[in-house]
Amino acid sequence: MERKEDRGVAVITDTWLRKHRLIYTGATRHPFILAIRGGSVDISCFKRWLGQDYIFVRAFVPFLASVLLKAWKESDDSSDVDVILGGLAALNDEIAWFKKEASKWGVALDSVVPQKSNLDYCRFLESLMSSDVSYTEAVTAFWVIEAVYQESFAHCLEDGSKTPEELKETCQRWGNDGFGQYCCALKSIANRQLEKASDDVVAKAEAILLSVLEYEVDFWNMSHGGAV
Ligand SMILES: Cc1ncc(CO)c(N)n1
Repeated sequence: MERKEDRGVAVITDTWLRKHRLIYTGATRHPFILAIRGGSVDISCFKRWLGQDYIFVRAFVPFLASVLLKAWKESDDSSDVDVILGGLAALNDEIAWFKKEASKWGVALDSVVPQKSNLDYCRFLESLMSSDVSYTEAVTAFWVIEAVYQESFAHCLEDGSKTPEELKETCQRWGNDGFGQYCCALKSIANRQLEKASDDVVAKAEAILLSVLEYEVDFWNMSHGGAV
């Protein structure tokens, strides 16, 4: 298929990423990720992130289910449902993986207390589950949420990275090529929806993208401990 870029037509999501490059880089090249990549990460930070992310991922399940429902109702392309269903299936594996990884590091998932940034982010996800939020807005959020992790962890696996051996599996989880292709599929869905959306919906989706990036930065910040 001919790509929009090849015809010199601007793709909305690419325009946004250029426009908001600073905050995007803040989310995908956070000091926590750079510390993993550089091999200097403090394992207690990693464990803190692991416990908090498990809580987030559990809240991500109903969010994804709401996106699936919206795709089924609002999308003209039935393959969207297949892509999102694949994401839900992967989340099922991911939850099992968190339990295994947590036991490996001695993190008791049941007693992890969600920190404020996590609760705020989960509440934001919940607000996006409302039926007042269009499929276009919800799928834009979904794409950005996944893309930040994909870009962050793929960076830890690039040539020249010094990621500790025991953290490579975590980085592979989101940094592998299959996950990269899945993010590309989500991005094209978002673009296709945005192309035909009203200016009002496009503006709301851009605001959602910015909010997601801010929540992601705050989420990585929790790994330092400090602010609760
Ligand atoms: C905070 C956060 N953002 C994105 C993802 C990707 O699924 C995740 N697991 N956690």
